Amino acid sequence: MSDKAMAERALALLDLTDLSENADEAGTLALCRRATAGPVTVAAICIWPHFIGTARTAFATAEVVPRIATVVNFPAGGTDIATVAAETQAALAAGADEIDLVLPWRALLAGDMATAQAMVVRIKVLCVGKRLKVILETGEYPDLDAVRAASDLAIAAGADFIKTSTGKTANSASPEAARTMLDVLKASGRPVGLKPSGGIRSLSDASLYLGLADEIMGPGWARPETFRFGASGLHQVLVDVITGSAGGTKTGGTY
Ligand SMILES: O=C[C@H](O)COP(=O)(O)O
Repeated sequence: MSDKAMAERALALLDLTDLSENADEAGTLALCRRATAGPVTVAAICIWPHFIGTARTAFATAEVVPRIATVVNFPAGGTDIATVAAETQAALAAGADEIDLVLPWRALLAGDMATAQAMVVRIKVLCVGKRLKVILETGEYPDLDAVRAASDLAIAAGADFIKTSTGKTANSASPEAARTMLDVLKASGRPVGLKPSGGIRSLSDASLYLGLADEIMGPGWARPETFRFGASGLHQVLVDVITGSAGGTKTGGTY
């Protein structure tokens, strides 16, 4: 596949993200413009809950409307299920299409499976007709067995997607974690998607993760319903490759 074709493929699978501390209304409006103005409309934008209304208004006249994703229990991944449920209800009422929930991963790693499971189950119940992505924060896990266990738990509790990272910790997405998550979701036999996120900034990165998805799940599996990139810095890189404003390297390593 050419760099241009790969960039077009990745752009259609992008959750164009602004979860920065200095995000504001003007920045959200600019993000919405970028989401729809490029050569390919992105799959979704991913923003703080308090900007959902701004984005909904900005997309009111768009021909192709990207989904609006937002985050709850973000980025810390606390254990207060009632608070996270209230956050989720407010986000859905404001017009969110997709909820990216941070799993209480510290509690889980400490052995508290019940809280992690109960939180996903509780939020899933609220997401009627909406997509629930569960952020595992895999870069903070001691090993791939822990990634496997958290993936299993999230899928069994009702996740529509499992997502690697918040982008707020020292280590984010890795091909090793993504491979493990793909193995788990394939074995589950359920229609669950994968969202590598955090630190994905180049065409080479995107190509590597899509190559893993193609290898494990089969070519054609990775569609916006089953695969997303969560990234704040990838959009312009991909647009530049498509429009010929910049080059990009095509392939990644083998993992
Ligand atoms: O969910 C996506 C991440 O927050 C984005 O992380 P990033 O800023 O490293 O691309």
